[in-house]
Amino acid sequence: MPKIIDARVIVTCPGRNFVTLKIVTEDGVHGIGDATLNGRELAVAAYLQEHVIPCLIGRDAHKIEDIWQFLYRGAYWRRGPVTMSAIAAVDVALWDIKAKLAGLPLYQLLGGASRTGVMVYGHANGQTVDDTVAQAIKYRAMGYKAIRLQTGVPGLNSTYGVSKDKLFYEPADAALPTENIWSTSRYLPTVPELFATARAELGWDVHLLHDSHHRLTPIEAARLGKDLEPYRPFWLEDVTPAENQESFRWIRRHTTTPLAVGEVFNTIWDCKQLIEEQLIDFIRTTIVHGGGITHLRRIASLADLYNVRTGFHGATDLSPVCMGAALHFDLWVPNFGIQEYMRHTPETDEVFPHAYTFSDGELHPGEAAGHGVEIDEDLAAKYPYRPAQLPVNRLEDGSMFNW
Ligand SMILES: O=C(O)C(=O)C[C@H](O)[C@H](O)CO
Ligand SMILES: [Mg+2]
Repeated sequence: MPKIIDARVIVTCPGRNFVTLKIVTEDGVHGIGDATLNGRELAVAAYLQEHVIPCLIGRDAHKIEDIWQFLYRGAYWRRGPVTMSAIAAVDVALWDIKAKLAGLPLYQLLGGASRTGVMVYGHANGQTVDDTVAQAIKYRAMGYKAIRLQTGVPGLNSTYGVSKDKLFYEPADAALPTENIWSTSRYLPTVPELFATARAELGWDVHLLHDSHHRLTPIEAARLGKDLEPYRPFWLEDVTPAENQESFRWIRRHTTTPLAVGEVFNTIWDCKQLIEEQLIDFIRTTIVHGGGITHLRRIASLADLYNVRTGFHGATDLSPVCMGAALHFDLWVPNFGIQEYMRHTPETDEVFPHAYTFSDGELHPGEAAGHGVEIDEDLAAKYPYRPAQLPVNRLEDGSMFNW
């Protein structure tokens, strides 16, 4: 058996923080998994270091399911982003090892390729509607078939999804949370205007997406969904905080705009009601925050029964290791929808050399054995951890709100 003899946590900050788990077997094969939880990185690092790694040493790296169950059931305190990100890191590292030992790209172990490439969406954003649409035109020229549109809201100091740089957006910008101001009444009219202008300029041969980032009430979400219907969005994401999943019954009754939810979910239990009641169209929970490939397979299979497709989260805080694993999953999963793709900085790409490639609006995981992503530990050591937290929102009267 490929016995696990070493496991270590690598924390690095090549432009942003990443937590990576490396597992090494007796015969010298290693695998890596992403354990990054944006703004709470060291909690997962400590969970792995103190509580998980000691349980791994001496185990058979081939027993992925048994180790998953051991860590999930064995913690007694189930679920939650810290626990599930730690389990995901172990799971992905073990799948990486298994595929390397088999000499196959990981997607072959999952069942083989179901498609030739993975359609991704890029991120066009700007302070104004015209800036955003100008960016979208550039994305189209780069070959993207799907583009998320986010625009600044007049009167607000900062808006979710609007970056200083255009290819990536990094909200965890300070050691203590930056305070932003939010106003739903200022925001709501901007999105239909954005989509109307985008359709007029870009035409209909491109998918357009938008993220409301958990900020609306169900009835506001229903209104936005209806207002966007004439522009046929691919999806409207995270319209309300999804803790109360019954909210989506209200939204569904009012609009045919497709809905995507789940980037902050961690287990199948978070997804269950939304999927079984067919309240959403796309499930966004991805590998690192959803317990790894082993658990995501269960979520995707449940979703398939109800015509819900995958649409994995892929912002920059999901490391290239998560992206690599997600792309193998995407290439295989029968009910694939789309994959989010926000480019990492060149520093990050250097620390994490990877086999995946972009061409013509699609990513492909590559044919390297394993998931095809490595970590250059010497280079990683040159970028020490920097405290960085996500922002918070207040309403204009000072009340705390959702970010
Ligand atoms: O990419 C998205 O859809 C997001 O909502 C990005 C999140 O704000 C980000 O990953 C938080 O860490
Ligand atoms: Mg989102």
